[in-house]
Amino acid sequence: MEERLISGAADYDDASLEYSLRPKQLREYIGQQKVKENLTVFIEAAKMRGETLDHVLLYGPPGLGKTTLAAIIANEMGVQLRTTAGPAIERPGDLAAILTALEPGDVLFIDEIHRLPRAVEEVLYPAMEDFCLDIVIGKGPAARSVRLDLPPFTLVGATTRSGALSAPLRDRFGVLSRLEYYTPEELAHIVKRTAHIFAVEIEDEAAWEVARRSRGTPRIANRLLRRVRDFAQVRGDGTITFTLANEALEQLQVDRLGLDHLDHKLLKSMMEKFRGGPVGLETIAATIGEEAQTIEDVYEPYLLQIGFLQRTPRGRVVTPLAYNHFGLEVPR
Ligand SMILES: Nc1ncnc2c1ncn2[C@@H]1O[C@H](COP(=O)(O)OP(=O)(O)OP(=O)(O)O)[C@@H](O)[C@H]1O
Repeated sequence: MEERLISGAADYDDASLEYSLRPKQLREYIGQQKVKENLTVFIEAAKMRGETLDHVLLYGPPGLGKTTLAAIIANEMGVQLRTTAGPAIERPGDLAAILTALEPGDVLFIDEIHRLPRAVEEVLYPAMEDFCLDIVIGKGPAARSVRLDLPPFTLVGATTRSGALSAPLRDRFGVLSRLEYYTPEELAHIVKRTAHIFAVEIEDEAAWEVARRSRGTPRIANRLLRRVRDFAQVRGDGTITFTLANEALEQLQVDRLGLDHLDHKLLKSMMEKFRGGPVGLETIAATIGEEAQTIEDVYEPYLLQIGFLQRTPRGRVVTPLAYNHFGLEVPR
């Protein structure tokens, strides 16, 4: 898949910078009001009872702040955060090693939890429910099962595809929180906060312009801000003005709604070759030379969110809104 400036997935630069940009407390965490309000109550209540927080499942598109929230939960509970990811835990023994090394109350964050192998998932059930592990030792007729007690812990699972999670696993989470795309106002706030951490001046209108083109995603907002900052340094005096931000974003080929050349390619080929649809996913995939799964997971969510695409039983349809965006007539 082609590298995209407006991809929600983390690239190398994001990963190395994100740690310093992460808010540490819930009140510093911008947006996601509902999720924040609920978590505030649950954390407070668990602390009052002197118990661990119930297991939390965070789901939503990449780059919306799931890892950040997991770290905030640990911080607010005053415990340590242990981080791992579904694909990194290959065997039940790997999970057992992680679980037995936890301190009482710790938060274990499993990113991409929908990618845990089945056999590992089964070890997780009793661990989540009763804080114990059932381990089989020995082989053949001598084999027996031993129950091992674990310290109480909070599992925070993150997934971009809640539908891909098995029902028994999903049912074991007490708190299910869906993260939504951020509004431009919230993103402008995040952009200004990040600019402050970078110690660069940014005009309000410039922050707003970056926000508008960030596809509702803080990770993209922070990434665009870094590129715009480069332009401001080289072409201006370092201050990010509205004019400079606009020029930089045009140069980077991210349009006023945060669409890049690949979104344009997808929409235009649907408009030009199929009169806007309905077109089946597989056909679109073949036309633009991309995998159907990538279109579904990466391209579509934002295009659906802004109302440029619709899913119908007969396939995908481009909406009049998208035609307007490209200054084209809607076919009869
Ligand atoms: N609510 C927020 N307020 C301020 N900054 C945020 C917020 N949410 C996310 N960010 C910033 O956006 C970046 C991406 O966040 P994070 O790594 O938590 O995303 P994620 O949802 O875990 O992504 P992925 O699922 O791809 O791992 C981080 O640099 C973080 O500082």
